[in-house]
Amino acid sequence: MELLISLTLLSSFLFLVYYLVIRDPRPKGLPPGPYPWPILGNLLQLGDMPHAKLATLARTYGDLFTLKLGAQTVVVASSPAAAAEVLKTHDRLFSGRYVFQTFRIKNHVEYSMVWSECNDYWKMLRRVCRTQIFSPKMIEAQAHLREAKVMNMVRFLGRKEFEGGGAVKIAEVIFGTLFNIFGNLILSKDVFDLEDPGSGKEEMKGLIWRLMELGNTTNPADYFPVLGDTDFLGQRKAVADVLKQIHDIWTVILRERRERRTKLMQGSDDDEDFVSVLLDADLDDHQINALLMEMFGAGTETSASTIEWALAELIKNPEITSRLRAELDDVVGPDPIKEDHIPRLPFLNACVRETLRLHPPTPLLLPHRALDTCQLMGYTIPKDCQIMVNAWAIGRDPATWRDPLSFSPERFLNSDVDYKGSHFELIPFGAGRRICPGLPLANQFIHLIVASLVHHFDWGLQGGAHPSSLVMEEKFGLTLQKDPPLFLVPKTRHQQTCK
Ligand code: HEM
Repeated sequence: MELLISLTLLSSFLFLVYYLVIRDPRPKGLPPGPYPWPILGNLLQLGDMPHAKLATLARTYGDLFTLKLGAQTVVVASSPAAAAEVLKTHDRLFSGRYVFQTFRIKNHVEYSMVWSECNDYWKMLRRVCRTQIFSPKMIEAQAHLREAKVMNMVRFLGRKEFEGGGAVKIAEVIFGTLFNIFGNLILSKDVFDLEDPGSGKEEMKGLIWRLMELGNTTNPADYFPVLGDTDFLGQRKAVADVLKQIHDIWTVILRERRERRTKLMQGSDDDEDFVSVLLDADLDDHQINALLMEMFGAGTETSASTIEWALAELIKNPEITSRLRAELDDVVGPDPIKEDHIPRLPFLNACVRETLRLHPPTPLLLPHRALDTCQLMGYTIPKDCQIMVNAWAIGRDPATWRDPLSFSPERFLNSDVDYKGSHFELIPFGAGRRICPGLPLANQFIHLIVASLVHHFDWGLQGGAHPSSLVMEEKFGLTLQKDPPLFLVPKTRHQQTCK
């Protein structure tokens, strides 16, 4: 009897060793990749900068490789050719989304453009964005709103200097400015007070910020789906609470707008903002809420990070800043910059392209998902496999870019390579059907803010430190969590304009 028990225990132990340690848990036919540990897979290999670690792994395993993140199988594309296969050749098949567990909230995914599948509802939202909200006509019509908010920022910074206010926390100024740009584009009002960040106006900003923080926090259930429904760390509930608070604020605003329209008796108002367009498009409150909230969420953090990186690179490279200023002085003179100057500022555009090449704010884009089992570059990708495209690695690939780590905007001066989705060596906004819909808008205000910050101010580091000592920390591709934050000292160049 004892022998039988011992034999049973031994064979169970050997089976477990085989199952957890020896057996290769990856489905057959997938691209190669590092060997996964039992249970955790390759999770411990990723660290704080997964895109950088994945770039290193691509050097060993190639343009297309497989990882096991807990129970998740993930395929990573790391070259322009592999990205084109995923986002162009097989665009439809890889257009599914892997929805992070934290966001699997009832009535959220269904209304979300970011998280829903490319279904009829998603197509309708994309059409509204393309033909109305981000149409060339709307972008042009709202230019004066963006210019006015950027001038508020310039004057605020000018006053800081005249008042001897010293260093400013630049991320906060940029973020607040973007928030007010969005507030005015969306609902014709400021939602942040640069002079007084503690005033009541910052409620929406605080909620969106909190939402982004929660979204950037790892949820173990993404790797171990068995934990999925338990929400044992309360992350899903925390997001649901914030979403509800945002929803309540919008609901009041929308009710007021509908009432005003009824009073005007013409079913419309004369506002030129997104709310007006969406009410005209007959979207209901829930749909409008979800779309506006996603615009704030998807548009502010990404754009703020890009602007902050551009400024940091320019501070570190004074000769490039001088060249940019010469262009601005030549084309704009001492006046405020307008959006219609942008097409005449090729070096500014080269600086923006170079910033997005080195610092794409969503370095792995958003996670795609295979809708069906399919062939990709000779490998078999199983249905529901998660696909990541490493835009960060692609932007720094020495096979594509000469001296890839140096900030050299000149490389773009005689090049037609841009980030609009047809050059797969530069895809900070993605490409194909899920390309960022906000690109035309982001393009405008990123150019406008970077140009204004450089045109109107000389920047120094806090404590008079030498620019070469500036080290920007990066986490998940963003500067947002940077610690300590970047404090800069503005020095006005055109006194008249900054008053
Ligand atoms: C520097 C600025 C920005 C960058 C680099 C950026 C980048 C991206 C990327 C990489 C994606 C995912 C593409 C994919 O799934 O392959 C995305 C999606 C999205 N972005 Fe942006 N974005 C920026 C600004 C904006 C702005 C200003 C808005 C709106 C006002 C916006 C709204 C969205 C939305 C709604 C999606 C989801 C689209 C979908 O899944 O169909 N983004 N963005």
